[in-house]
Amino acid sequence: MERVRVRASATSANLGAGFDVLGLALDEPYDVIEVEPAERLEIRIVGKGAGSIPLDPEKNTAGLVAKAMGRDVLITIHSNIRPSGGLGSSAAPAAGTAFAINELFSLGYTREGLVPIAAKGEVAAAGVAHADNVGPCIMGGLTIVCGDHAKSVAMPDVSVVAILPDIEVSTKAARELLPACVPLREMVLNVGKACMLVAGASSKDPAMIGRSLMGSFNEKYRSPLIKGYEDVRAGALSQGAYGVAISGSGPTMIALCPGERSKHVEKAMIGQFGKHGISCESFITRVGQGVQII
Ligand SMILES: Nc1ncnc2c1ncn2[C@@H]1O[C@H](COP(=O)(O)OP(=O)(O)OP(=O)(O)O)[C@@H](O)[C@H]1O
Ligand SMILES: N[C@@H](CCO)C(=O)O
Repeated sequence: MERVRVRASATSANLGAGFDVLGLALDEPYDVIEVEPAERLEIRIVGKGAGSIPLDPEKNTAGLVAKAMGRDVLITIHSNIRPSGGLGSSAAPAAGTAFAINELFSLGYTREGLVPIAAKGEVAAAGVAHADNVGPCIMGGLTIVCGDHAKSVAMPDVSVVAILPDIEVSTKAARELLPACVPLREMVLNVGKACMLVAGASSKDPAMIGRSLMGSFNEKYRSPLIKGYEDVRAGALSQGAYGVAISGSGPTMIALCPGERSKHVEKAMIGQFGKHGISCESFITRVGQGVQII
């Protein structure tokens, strides 16, 4: 095989209480990653991140993955996911590269086996090898990561409304905001919410998923970074959203809702950010299937 070309989509990590454990694959937007054998490891970027994402393989999530897999390749990233938005822009090239190298060199990894390898790339972006973006990017659906294991659960058919406010939040800074220890009572509540969320997906109960998205410790510490957070969340709920969460480390907020309510939810959320003087980009998508060869 001379070259492998894959589609690696945006993802929404945490889903509230599932900090560093749960993540959701989105159908769009997605990066296209091309990988071909080369004399030395090299990265090229075109699109949204060109100019701002480092090309040095040691500082690029895709470069660290290729190094971890011991392959000299040319990686071309067609970047379509807003960097530092909370939509897994750093994970998609890492996941896409792991998947493509596995195909190109017939290495025989399963999708689950590729998750911890792709997670090594996240060190370049977040300083730690968290897998809650690369997991869903590779596996699709709602993904649970725990140690070196990753499992995917099919989601009910919900619309995902993503609102990207014009606010800067880096994953590194948002991680530093979190306390090293949480009180037992808070821990119990968070474990309960994360479990209920997975149970809601397994039993195809979007209302249970939505309730479980809200009220996590992650939301408590990070929502102050997002001006207008509570009003935006209330706006979405008033228009029929099942629930709202900070996507990854933010500042994007996602709402899950029935398809027919998605335009109303989007409008309400943008309107509430507007009242706080904040402009936004937005999109509506569905749950994604995981990285694919194209
Ligand atoms: N291949 C890459 N693609 C995108 N960003 C990268 C890549 N390699 C390194 N980075 C760096 O990662 C940072 C963006 O990652 P960060 O984790 O902060 O945001 P995100 O992935 O968009 O959001 P989140 O992880 O919260 O979903 C930027 O500083 C960017 O330069
Ligand atoms: N779980 C990570 C996701 C970052 O995309 C965090 O919230 O820091």
